[in-house]
Amino acid sequence: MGDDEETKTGEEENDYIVIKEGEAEILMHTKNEVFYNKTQVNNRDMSIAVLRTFISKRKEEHEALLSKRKKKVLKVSEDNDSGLRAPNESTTPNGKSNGECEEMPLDESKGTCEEPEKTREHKGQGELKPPRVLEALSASGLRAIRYAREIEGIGQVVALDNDKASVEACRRNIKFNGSVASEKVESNLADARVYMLTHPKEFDVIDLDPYGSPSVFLDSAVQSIADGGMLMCTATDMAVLCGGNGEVCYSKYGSYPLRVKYCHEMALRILLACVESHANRYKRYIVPMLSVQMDFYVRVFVRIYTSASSMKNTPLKLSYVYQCIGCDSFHLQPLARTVSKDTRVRYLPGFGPAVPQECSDCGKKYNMGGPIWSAPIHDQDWVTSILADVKSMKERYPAFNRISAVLTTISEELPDVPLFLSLHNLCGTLKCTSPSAVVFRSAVINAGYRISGTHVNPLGLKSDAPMDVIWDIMRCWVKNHPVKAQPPEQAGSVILAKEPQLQANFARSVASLSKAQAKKVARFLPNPERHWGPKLRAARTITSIAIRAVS
Ligand SMILES: C[S@@+](CC[C@H](N)C(=O)[O-])C[C@H]1O[C@@H](n2cnc3c(N)ncnc32)[C@H](O)[C@@H]1O
Ligand SMILES: [Zn+2]
Repeated sequence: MGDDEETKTGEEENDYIVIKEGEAEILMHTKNEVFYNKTQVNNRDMSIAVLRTFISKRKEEHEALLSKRKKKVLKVSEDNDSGLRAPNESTTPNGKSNGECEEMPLDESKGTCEEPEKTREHKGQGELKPPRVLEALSASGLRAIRYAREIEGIGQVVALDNDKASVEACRRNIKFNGSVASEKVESNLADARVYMLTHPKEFDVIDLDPYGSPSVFLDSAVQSIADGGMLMCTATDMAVLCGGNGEVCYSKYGSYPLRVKYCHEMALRILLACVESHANRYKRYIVPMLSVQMDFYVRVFVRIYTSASSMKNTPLKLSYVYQCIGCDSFHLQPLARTVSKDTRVRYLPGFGPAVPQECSDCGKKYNMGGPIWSAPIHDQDWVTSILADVKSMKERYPAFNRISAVLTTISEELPDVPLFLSLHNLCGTLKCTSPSAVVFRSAVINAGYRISGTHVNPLGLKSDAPMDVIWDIMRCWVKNHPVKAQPPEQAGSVILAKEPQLQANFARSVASLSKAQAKKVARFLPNPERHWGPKLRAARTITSIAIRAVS
């Protein structure tokens, strides 16, 4: 926790303390009228790291686009010179032939190709303006001020709050942080939803960091982001997203959660599916860059593009989840599939059901959850860049140890395997002793499948091995490590009553250690202090009941 410190101010020293995080210093009233949670330093540091990568990638994309355009112009003039262009041939303002629709990564593609729109960035001038950021729920302004002071190449940062005391505090803090903050950060008293709706496609980055669920802000946020822009969105209502109240989750996010070991990854995927569904209403779609579960919340970083044709792929990226109620088996069923004929692709409903009425491993029924986002949740190229950037300026991240550990684990996750198994749970079902993670990983690799950890759970294992292979490996393990007889109707007894089809090989495989483990790099760190969790809304009295509710 590096340089995080608190000191009293000179003038009104009985009323305020100064809180320092990164390069920002904020004045916090001793009555705590405005929301501030020290724990969120991880969240703010991770966001700064992602924003730095966003700025450099956006620049690279812009340069690539310019050189592509230059080549195109050269080609057109060559064609014109040689008289190749037909006299009636027409092009749309973005240079595409009529009817052709291309996804564009930058402001260039604002509006669908069906509805070309004027852009904030003047088309054709080749100038890339610094990204404009909206911190829609800003409280003290700490985050907005950190963005402005710490991120090179950032543009204007607009900080909103609908609470008067927060806006006053934010303005005070902007002044307190000197000229860069005063030039770059602007604070407005506004309802974020109204503001975003009335500023369509204006921001290159929108940060949503609400109390609890972001669901009410998503519809306006996806409309206020420029094409190729990024939405950074936190959800702290983990009890809802993890299945404590399935019906509440459905009403907020449009998906059913499941109360299982992988519920935190499922929470990330429910949030992504929800953002996508809001984006789709406006012919837009998301591309996840990084999705993290840290501390007591999930946070997703997604880019947003407009393309009616690409949007057709959305149902291919969503799946229902069938989770057996007796054992650890789960199966995914995509909402749709495609069939290719000649050069045409047809979109059809997914085949189903993906599972029989009763679990083929233990005979019990399934619960059905979702739909969840089942496509990749990170862009591994971005993850590598973010991690490299973080390591190159270690001293500028107060939460360096934590965020680099999370990013390292994410960089090793199997990108195409949604959800994960828990070795502890598999052994719990069979009532057997547990093989070590290395031994289990080796057996999966020796059977010809891939396996990795997950940043969400130190004991979680992602694998593309089908459930029957996983159970066969466990059956072989139990043959060498026998268990006491259990009642025959129990899931574990039903599973063990079957002979394995596969002879598991537990010989240690070279690839069984993750790179981080092999290099002894920390992947999961304990909380730095007690009560490292969510904070109540500002100015609320903390009672023992409230403490129980948040812990
Ligand atoms: C969790 S705090 C934000 C913390 C801040 N982003 C940080 O990093 O310290 C949520 C803030 O959202 C504000 N808020 C809630 N609903 C809002 C709305 N509809 N429009 C604008 N602000 C809102 C609250 O007043 C509160 O200050
Ligand atoms: Zn089962």
